[in-house]
Amino acid sequence: MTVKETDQEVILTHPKDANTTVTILKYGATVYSWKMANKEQLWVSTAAKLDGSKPVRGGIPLVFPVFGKNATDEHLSKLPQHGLARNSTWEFLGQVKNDPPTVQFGLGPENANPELTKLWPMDFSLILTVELGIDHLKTAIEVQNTSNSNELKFNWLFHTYLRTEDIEDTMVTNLTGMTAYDQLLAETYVERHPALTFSEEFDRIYKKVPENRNIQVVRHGQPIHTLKRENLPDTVVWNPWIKKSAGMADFEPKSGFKNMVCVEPGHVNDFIILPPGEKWNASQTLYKDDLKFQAIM
Ligand SMILES: O=P(O)(O)OC[C@H]1O[C@H](O)[C@H](O)[C@@H](O)[C@@H]1O
Repeated sequence: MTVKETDQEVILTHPKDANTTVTILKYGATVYSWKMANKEQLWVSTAAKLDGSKPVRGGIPLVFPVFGKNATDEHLSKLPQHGLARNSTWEFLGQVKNDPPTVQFGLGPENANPELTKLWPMDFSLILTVELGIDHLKTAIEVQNTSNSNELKFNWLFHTYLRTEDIEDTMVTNLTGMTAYDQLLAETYVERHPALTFSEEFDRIYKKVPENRNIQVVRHGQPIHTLKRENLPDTVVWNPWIKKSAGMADFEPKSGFKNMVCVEPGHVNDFIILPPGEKWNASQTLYKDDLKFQAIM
């Protein structure tokens, strides 16, 4: 069996390697484990709530329809930080392909968190597709505006927590030359560093990153993760470091910031405005590649 469903989760196993698996919690349709040849690729807090009481701290939480906390939009401003997709239980729609094993999850106003759809009463339909390759994990999203008359205004983001052995000797590359909004300094500038390194809290939105830039997480000269994006122009890079992780009750162990970096492809710099009836698609693929240094143009 390549796909196993329980009450809480769905587990995919690759037919060519029983140690290559992905586990998706129905709550948030959150990928919270991805193993390649038995090696975990994602970071998840040991205090993460997997019981639906709180979004999962780790894995790949889904951010929709708003990134961060909105202050101005009549409806979006009522939603909590990062919206409602990560705090709703999605419907498992089943397996759509055998090899590579591929499954889908759905969310709409009928099954989304009712406390939150009250605050954001929009017509929408989301389909998340998760594909487990022998050497990759692809997550793809389709958003449909199911209203006959109103536009749908939203952000999308895959809040991907990537695992690393030691953040202090980890670099994130191929964002050189991009415009960055530093959320800690509230300043915008052009990123001049040939690679991002980490020695304190880090929280930046890189805007309009061309699709041919494949962001890499590099350790000891070896790329440990490579990220391909479709229709996701912005990328958030985040590490909470010591003080911020100390303040998060569900972030454990407290030294866990050393073993993770969030590289989060999304459309967050502005909103997508989807006309009635229309669909919008995007995806992220995590895979392994050789070191490809895409220097400043
Ligand atoms: O604690 P959460 O709501 O999951 O947010 C975690 C983080 O998400 C993103 O990376 C934002 O850029 C950060 O500012 C935020 O702290």
